[in-house]
Amino acid sequence: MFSFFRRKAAPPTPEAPVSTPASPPVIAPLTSPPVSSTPIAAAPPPPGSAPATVPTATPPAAPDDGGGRTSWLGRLRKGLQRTGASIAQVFTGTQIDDALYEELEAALLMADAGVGATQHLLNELKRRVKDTRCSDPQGVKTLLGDVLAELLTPLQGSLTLGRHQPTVIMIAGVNGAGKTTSIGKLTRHLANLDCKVLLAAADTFRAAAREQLSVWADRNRVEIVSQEGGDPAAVCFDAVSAGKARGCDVVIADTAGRLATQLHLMEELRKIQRSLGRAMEGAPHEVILVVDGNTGQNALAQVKAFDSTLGLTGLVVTKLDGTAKGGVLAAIALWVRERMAAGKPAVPVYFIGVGEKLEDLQTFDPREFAQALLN
Ligand SMILES: Nc1nc2c(ncn2[C@@H]2O[C@H](COP(=O)(O)OP(=O)(O)OP(=O)(O)O)[C@@H](O)[C@H]2O)c(=O)[nH]1
Repeated sequence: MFSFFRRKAAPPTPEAPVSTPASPPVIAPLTSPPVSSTPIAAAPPPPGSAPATVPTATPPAAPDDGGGRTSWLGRLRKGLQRTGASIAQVFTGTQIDDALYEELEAALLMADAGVGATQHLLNELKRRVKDTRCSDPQGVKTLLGDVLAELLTPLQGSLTLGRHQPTVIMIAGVNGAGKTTSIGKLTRHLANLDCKVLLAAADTFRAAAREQLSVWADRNRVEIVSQEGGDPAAVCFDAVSAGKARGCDVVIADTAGRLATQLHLMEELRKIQRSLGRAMEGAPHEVILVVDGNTGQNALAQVKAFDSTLGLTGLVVTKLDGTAKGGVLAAIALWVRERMAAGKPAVPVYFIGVGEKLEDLQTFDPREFAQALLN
């Protein structure tokens, strides 16, 4: 069993943790080791071992790993700095009054948090300010960091591999969200860890999309099932059948970008999903939506629409290094909270993208993100 998780204690070296027979091996955080480092052995889980648990509590901020972690966090901070600056401005006065809360409300709305999450944050913050008898605006900012991290906590979750052979992952999203790039980065890390990966190029119409995925497959020396023209569902069926026959650990299907309003293309996604299930019972085991963090509240609309069509199991939020305001994660977190309250499963953010380089795909940590957002 493999599980992507955030390192909680400073390891002595940047190398991947070595598993013991009593505990399942874990895939190293994506910051390290570097591409050329020795992969850990991907031993099978011991018989009868419990599945890896998804962390639910907010872990302490991860330690620096010798520069890599600091540098991507720096990129995240830089990407979110406009939001950080406008929120910081709210706390420069000396009074905690209605004007402060009104300014904060405006700053959160400007940051794409949306009305619901903004109200949730303000109500919770006011309650804490009262409970703690906080009298200093900087103290209120610290409390806001706590409240925000707590709101974001349901978005934390690990992508667990190894329960199925292969684990079948279906990737969806609108055009240009960063699907293929994220698959490429993920594939490299999996390949480095000796996982046998097979890619399915389910965008059968756009030659450039197939080529882009082929480049990633070549670079990572993993197999790819690709077909010009033809039916993407058939490509996916073949890929999973091949993945089973060849003993692959993971099959990742890269689907063509589409808008949720293109109903025939959404129906095509459903067909791909069914075809994966026909090739292997229970597949796809993960249905991951890749969303561009720059799309603001539209990202939440995408999450809802793709979820209602496919039933999402996780998210990747990309481009948080750019002009993203970041608050949309609060809006998505509120939506996840509400669905969990209704008895539905969480939809965690497995990874966030903070750049185009390999190490720029990172696991999501609510507290780190809250700190980066508030700078
Ligand atoms: N800055 C930045 N750029 C990214 C990130 N992720 C992806 N990109 C870039 O976004 C662009 C689109 O990425 P793709 O991976 O081609 O997106 P896609 O969703 O596969 O696109 P379609 O196949 O057209 O639907 C590329 O130029 C990527 O390099 C990120 O986290 N940060």
